[in-house]
Amino acid sequence: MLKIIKGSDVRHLDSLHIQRKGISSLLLMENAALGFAEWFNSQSYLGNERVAVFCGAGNNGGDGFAIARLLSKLGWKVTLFTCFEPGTLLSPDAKSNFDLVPSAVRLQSWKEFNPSSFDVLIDAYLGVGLKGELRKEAKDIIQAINSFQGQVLSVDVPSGLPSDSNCSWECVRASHTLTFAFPKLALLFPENAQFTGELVVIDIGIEDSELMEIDSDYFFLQKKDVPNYHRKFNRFAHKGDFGKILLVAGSKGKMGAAYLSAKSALRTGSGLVTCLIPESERFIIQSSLPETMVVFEDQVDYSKFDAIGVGPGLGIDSVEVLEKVLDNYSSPMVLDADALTILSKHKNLIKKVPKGSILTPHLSEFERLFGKTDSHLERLKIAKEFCLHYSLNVLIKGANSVICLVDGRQIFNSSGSRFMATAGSGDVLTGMLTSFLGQGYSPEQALICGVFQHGLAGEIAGKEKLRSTIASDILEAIPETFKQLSIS
Ligand SMILES: NC(=O)C1=CN([C@@H]2O[C@H](COP(=O)(O)OP(=O)(O)OC[C@H]3O[C@@H](n4cnc5c(N)ncnc54)[C@H](OP(=O)(O)O)[C@@H]3O)[C@@H](O)[C@H]2O)[C@@H](O)CC1
Ligand SMILES: Nc1ncnc2c1ncn2[C@@H]1O[C@H](COP(=O)(O)OP(=O)(O)O)[C@@H](O)[C@H]1O
Ligand SMILES: [K+]
Repeated sequence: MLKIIKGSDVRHLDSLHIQRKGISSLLLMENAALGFAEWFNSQSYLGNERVAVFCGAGNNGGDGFAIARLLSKLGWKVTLFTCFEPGTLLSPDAKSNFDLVPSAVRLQSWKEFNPSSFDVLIDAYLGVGLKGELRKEAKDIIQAINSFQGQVLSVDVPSGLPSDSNCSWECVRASHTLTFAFPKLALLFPENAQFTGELVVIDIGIEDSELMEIDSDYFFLQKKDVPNYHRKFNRFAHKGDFGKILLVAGSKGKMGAAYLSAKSALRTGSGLVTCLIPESERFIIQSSLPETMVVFEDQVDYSKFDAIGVGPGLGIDSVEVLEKVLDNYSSPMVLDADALTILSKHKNLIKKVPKGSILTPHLSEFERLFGKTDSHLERLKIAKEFCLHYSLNVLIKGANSVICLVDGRQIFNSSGSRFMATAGSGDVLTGMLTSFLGQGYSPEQALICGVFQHGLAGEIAGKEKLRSTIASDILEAIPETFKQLSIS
């Protein structure tokens, strides 16, 4: 899994890599530029498009000089805009690449930029080397870049954005950010989505093991990581091996939530799924989902289940229902939706939640539980303290959901799409997480597999249905996620 390190540690990472692989820093810059140019070429830009490349005096600018050279060689009409005064000392690698810029590339000062003369803009002005507050001339340059109406592709980070924190000033508003080796932390904050645009991670040959040598509690989960977290079942496996789970979900008028989470659990591979629902509502589940069983509050033996998920559609008045589950079950469980709202109103119940359990708040539920927050960085800090203190896992849901583990590690998910912002998609996730717990996955394994595959199912459904995607489409895409990951 990729580690997300601080921007200020990138130099250290470079030198580690350079020592290990025996390559020069200039070659690393060339790899970065090649990765960018390859991605650029794979997009459906027209061959005659006019490309503006804004370059600073540091290594981010160095990437820009190399990109200008590569794109010019590939036949694009490139104009390079220097964002520094004549005579400025360039970083050594930037200087080497500046000297290699071919004569086919026009050179101009950023002050001569005319937005209407270009079709695409590449922003290689400032990268992770930004220090302190943005200076006046930088603000003017960023304003000039933002006056451009076409696509803006930022190199490594949108210029002006600090790599690991928020800022109070205007940054480049990119349509895409192509970041090198690992996503910089600030690119994953919802408040910076307006600057980052779509995020693409470019592999420049730095290995996960090299990143691991640098201290950080943040990680980035990608598709290639997931299969290793899955349990393998042999050919003698029987339905008992796939777990018996209980979903405490649904109430009058909200039985759809129980249906969605139960069906998702079945699609995720649970052997036996039981729903604890109000007796009056039993016909809905029994006729719509014959594969599940139902039980009612006075007859349930909690201890016979391998995992329990509580909350979807439960109703925020079901305090006693939740309390009973907490009093009668001691293994890790999943708490979502109304169960979280109840916990936020009855904080005394938190200490009864079994250690290792998973709480899955979206941003409003997070604030209900922990109070108002001003930034994602603040949320991460609060979640970390909570996880360490109570030995609980928290999933902060949204784009790039963050898996906050009991030991303080925080893993950003890379799968998902905005088409998942639809009623019931969280219920699908609860079903998936509970299912994996029931199949004997540890909470960490369940979170990694469940959160990634839920996002992947959303991507698959969204590709077909775009904004018409509904939660049922996401759950029906679960089988395809197993197929794509080669998990049988
Ligand atoms: N392993 C990797 O990931 C690889 C990373 N690589 C690339 O290196 C980049 C990092 O390069 P870097 O360290 O040279 O810094 P960079 O971002 O160009 O910034 C320095 C410039 O910013 C300026 N400046 C600073 N603060 C400012 C302020 N407040 N307001 C205004 N200006 C300010 C500063 O000016 P100065 O203060 O020196 O006058 C100087 O000109 C990284 O993002 C990636 O693109 C790849 O090439 C290879 C592999
Ligand atoms: N823009 C987005 N990009 C990626 N995933 C998203 C986005 N919006 C929502 N999701 C995902 O969809 C799910 C929504 O869950 P939740 O808000 O609990 O929905 P509901 O309460 O309607 O079931 C979460 O897993 C979340 O991560
Ligand atoms: K940049």
